Amino acid sequence: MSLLSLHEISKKFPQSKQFAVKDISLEIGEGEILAIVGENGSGKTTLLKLIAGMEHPDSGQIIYSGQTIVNGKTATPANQRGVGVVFEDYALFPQMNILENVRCALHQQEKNAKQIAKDSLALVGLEDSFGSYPHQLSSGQRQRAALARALSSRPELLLLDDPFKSLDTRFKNEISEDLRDIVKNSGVTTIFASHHAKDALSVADRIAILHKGKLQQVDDPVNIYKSPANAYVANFFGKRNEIIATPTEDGFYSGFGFISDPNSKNYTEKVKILFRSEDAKIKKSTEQPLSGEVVRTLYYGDHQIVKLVDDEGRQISIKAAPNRHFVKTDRMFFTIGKYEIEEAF
Ligand SMILES: Nc1ncnc2c1ncn2[C@@H]1O[C@H](COP(=O)(O)OP(=O)(O)OP(=O)(O)O)[C@@H](O)[C@H]1O
Repeated sequence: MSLLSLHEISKKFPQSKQFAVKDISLEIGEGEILAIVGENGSGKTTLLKLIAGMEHPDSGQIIYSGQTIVNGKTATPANQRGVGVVFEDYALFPQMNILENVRCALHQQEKNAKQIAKDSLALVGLEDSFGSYPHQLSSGQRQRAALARALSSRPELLLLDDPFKSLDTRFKNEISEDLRDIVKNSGVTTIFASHHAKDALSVADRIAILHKGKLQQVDDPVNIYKSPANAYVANFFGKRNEIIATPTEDGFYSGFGFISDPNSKNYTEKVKILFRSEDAKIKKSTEQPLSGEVVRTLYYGDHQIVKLVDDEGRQISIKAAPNRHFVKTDRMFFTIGKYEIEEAF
């Protein structure tokens, strides 16, 4: 069942010419983790603020827990929505230790407030740091403390704005795994915004891609990655290789060789063959129709990227196992497993 439904939500700030978000319709199920992903300025924070009640839309409806909380310009105040929010700066009080920080988020009359605060901190793995002050914690720990504070009041819905933003890569990987466990263990429906596409893939149940305030695709991580709805979504997860090719009766001719494909009949003009580096496979046999000259290899520990050029110097990248040795100027043979065809011009 949907906990939250957005219907054609639009918002334009008075000083701005463009809509920050435009015609957004979304459903979020109970217990679900939804990632809102997009570049800087794509409208992620605005969307979270509209859900939280910190901004008001120009038009559209929001239904939350069966109640219409926004209907055009009529809206339930933020403090009556029961939504927990963690925005980028974490907003922990510097003069309070983290137990006090979490406790003060609870209602004064709340029985067992101290125990609830301790349990929330234990949930995020900070049971040994009750007495620490925010400045004594790493940014990842501060982020967890802010998460504990938001979870302590047991919101039905938790909104996290870019929870990975100020974390270095090593820590980010750790936190993104933890974040999924923490919110799933708490059972709280969660929406988080991120401009890191790959973090969203491992944390979210579903991903909503925003571009210039408009939703491009909402789907589970596998479908978003494997079946992107458009070129913007596809390139958001890493730029794809692009081979320009000429259609014939039974395939496409390119600078890297012939790609046999009966779909070529549907094209009359040059096309782009688009594929990810991991969708090409290196082959030993010289009978493979596709090949290029090795110009560079980049080593990443668990894999390498081999850069190949055709006779005219156009470059593509192919993912390879980390233990293989490639020699510059060698000819490398490959096949492409999965690709998309687009008209080139
Ligand atoms: N208070 C405001 N007044 C005017 N324009 C605003 C305001 N807040 C956001 N905007 C504009 O709305 C658009 C969306 O901004 P928003 O902060 O929602 O994007 P974002 O995806 O969260 O970006 P980032 O990743 O940089 O945080 C931007 O063009 C931004 O300049």
